[in-house]
Amino acid sequence: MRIVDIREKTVSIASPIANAYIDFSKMTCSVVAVITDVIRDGKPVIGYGFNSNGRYGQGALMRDRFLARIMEADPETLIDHENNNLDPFAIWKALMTNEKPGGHGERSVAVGTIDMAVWDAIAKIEGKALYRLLADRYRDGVADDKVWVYAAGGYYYPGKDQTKLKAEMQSYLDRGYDVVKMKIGAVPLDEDIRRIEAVLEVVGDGRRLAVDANGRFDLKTGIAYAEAIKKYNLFWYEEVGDPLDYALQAELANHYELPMATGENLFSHQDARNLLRHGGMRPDRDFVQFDCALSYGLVEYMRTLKVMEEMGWSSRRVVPHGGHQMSLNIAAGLHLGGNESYPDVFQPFGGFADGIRVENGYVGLPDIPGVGFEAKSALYAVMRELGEG
Ligand SMILES: O=C([O-])CC(=O)C(=O)O
Ligand SMILES: [Mg+2]
Repeated sequence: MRIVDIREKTVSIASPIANAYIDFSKMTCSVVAVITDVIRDGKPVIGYGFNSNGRYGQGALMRDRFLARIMEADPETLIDHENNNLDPFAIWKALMTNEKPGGHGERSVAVGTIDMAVWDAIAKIEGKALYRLLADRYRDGVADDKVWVYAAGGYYYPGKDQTKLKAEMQSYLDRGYDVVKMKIGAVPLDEDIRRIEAVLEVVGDGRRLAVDANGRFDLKTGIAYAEAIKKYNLFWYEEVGDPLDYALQAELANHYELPMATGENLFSHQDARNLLRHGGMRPDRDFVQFDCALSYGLVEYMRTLKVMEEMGWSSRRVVPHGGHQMSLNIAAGLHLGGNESYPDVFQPFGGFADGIRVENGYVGLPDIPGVGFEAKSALYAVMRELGEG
């Protein structure tokens, strides 16, 4: 059993949307295919991955060093003999050969994308949905059969007035979501307050609305927003300041008792641990949003979950960023609190299996081997062209 080829390509996920920090007019994404010599249903097993959104495609790093490390490794050292499968931990170790610690920049995205494709292949070789494999191996066989999801959107874009913002949010409720999320921080506070109040007219209750500042604010602005939004009792107040400014996050907690969320731009278990050590985050109410695709993949994610457990955090406080099927599998298989969803943006990468509806804020997973990409036809068309083309 061996990996015979790994292919990657960069695809566009550009759109005119903007958050408080970036616009997505030139956003790209890497797609990876890990081709094995294992035959299932008469065809070689191919695992697929992609790098979530918000960080650009990582083809250069993959071509420069990561792919060669797997292809040059002795295939025997990459096998999990106990399960007669590929060994994701050994593959991860091979990927990270001669990489210094710290500085978790773009390489964590390159590794996370390859790792996703490796797990997809492993689950296909085992003939199980990935979430079932994870539950069987790591949670005594107990998987969640549905996952809580919230609809993320509410971006800024040219010509988007409050009527359009409200219509967007109403359409999420119509599609079965219970909680929605909108962007804040790209316009002055009073204008954002009018946007928030417009959305509240649609969702009815602050507990059904989260807001995301995408790391835009300094402490003073973060506190000013905190004071202004308190009265709405929002679902959460997300990524207020720079992702690595743990002191800012900790000070904010002194001004905002309601739930906060952050962590989508922390890319390692060491950074996650620093957030929990120094960021003033409260395990009884706050949420963390680490995204496996951006942060060295599921092998590293398990280390992050272990760090959380050691620090008294339930895995149910994790609601990953990214709105992708890999995190959905991790959520169901390893008992996270939920997953983000982008019903409209970042297509075809955002969203879940075709034909599985969101009901009362929960979504199910397809029972097919792997991550489930084959059950999302627009996405699978892109992947298949790379893997089989
Ligand atoms: O706008 C983005 O970069 C995405 C984001 O923060 C989120 O989904 O929470
Ligand atoms: Mg965010």
